Amino acid sequence: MATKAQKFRLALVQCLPGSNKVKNLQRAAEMVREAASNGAQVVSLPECFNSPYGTRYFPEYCEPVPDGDSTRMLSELAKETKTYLIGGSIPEKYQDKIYNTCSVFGPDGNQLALYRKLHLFDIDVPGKIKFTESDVLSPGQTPQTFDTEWCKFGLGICYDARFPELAGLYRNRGCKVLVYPGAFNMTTGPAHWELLARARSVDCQVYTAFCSVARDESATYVAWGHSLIVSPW
Ligand SMILES: O=C(O)CCC(=O)C(=O)O
Repeated sequence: MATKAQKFRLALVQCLPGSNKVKNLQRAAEMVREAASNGAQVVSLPECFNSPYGTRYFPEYCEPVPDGDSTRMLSELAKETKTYLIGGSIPEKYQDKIYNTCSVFGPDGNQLALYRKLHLFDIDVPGKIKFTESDVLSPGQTPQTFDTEWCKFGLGICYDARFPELAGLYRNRGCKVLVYPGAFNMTTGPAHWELLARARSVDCQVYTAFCSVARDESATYVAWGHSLIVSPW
């Protein structure tokens, strides 16, 4: 940031969600507490931090927001740790649809934003990876920002990072930091993960944070990991 008064510490929690939702929430909470005790004032969790990543899991793990266990935990945790907590994403049940949803809480525990992934991850790289989020998920409709005492933040989820138009819209709205909870894979991760974060930063002259889940070689979807924060330079 340009002046000292604007400096703050952002932590990315690269946790490893498994099949036990209660354990996933406990582990995420422990890591957020650890980040806060190391001075983080803004903390992000990764995409699908409460469930394994995959279309077969979304209907089982989805919850209402903000009235489900995962979102309640986020609100209480933000208040306890006095952080801005970017709740990665969870599969959200809303009416008869499921969304990939990020909710953000302020240090007082109040909800500041609810963002539903705009661009669903539908991909077919022959012989490598086929994934169709739209089989199960519905796309969101609205970009979302939130304000802190330091600057405005813009939100995207994973595949959204491939769309410079969304980042440019946030830049035009005055965002200085873009946060993308994510879970790239072993095919597109090495090819594009770092490239996209650096591209969005240089395009828009913003800080870009990509927060991934950790890699589990035995999972049905093996994540790339490599959470990173990139400066405008
Ligand atoms: O864009 C990619 O290569 C990966 C995207 C992804 O995993 C997601 O949107 O969840």
